[in-house]
Amino acid sequence: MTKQVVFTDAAPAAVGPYSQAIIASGGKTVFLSGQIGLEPATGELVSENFEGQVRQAFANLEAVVKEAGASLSDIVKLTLFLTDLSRFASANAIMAELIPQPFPARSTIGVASLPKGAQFEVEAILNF
Ligand SMILES: CC(=[NH2+])C(=O)[O-]
Repeated sequence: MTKQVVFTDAAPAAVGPYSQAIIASGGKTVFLSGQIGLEPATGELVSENFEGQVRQAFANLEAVVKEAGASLSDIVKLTLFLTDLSRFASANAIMAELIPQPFPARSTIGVASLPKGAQFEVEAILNF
């Protein structure tokens, strides 16, 4: 599949590690459910700590991505859900560390609450 970054000065530059748009063509498209920071072995949140939950949620996402036969570089769209948008910079830093460039398209949404009392959820669309 091909993954082409779309960028225009006529729209705002990204305020985090994402692209304005990605053109994905060919191959398979996979829609992943949201992941929160649950430990697979216990089904409980890994930590009360925001950063710990973000890292576990991305680890869970990567496990499903790999099971689908893909890699994190095949993500074309991410959606982040945060119960506290004051943690936006922290989520950006962890995502920039974990997700390879070119960054996928992304939306980030502040929400009142998430399942299991989680502080962070991430969902993805793959094309590979
Ligand atoms: C602004 C936006 N699209 C994001 O994900 O941070």
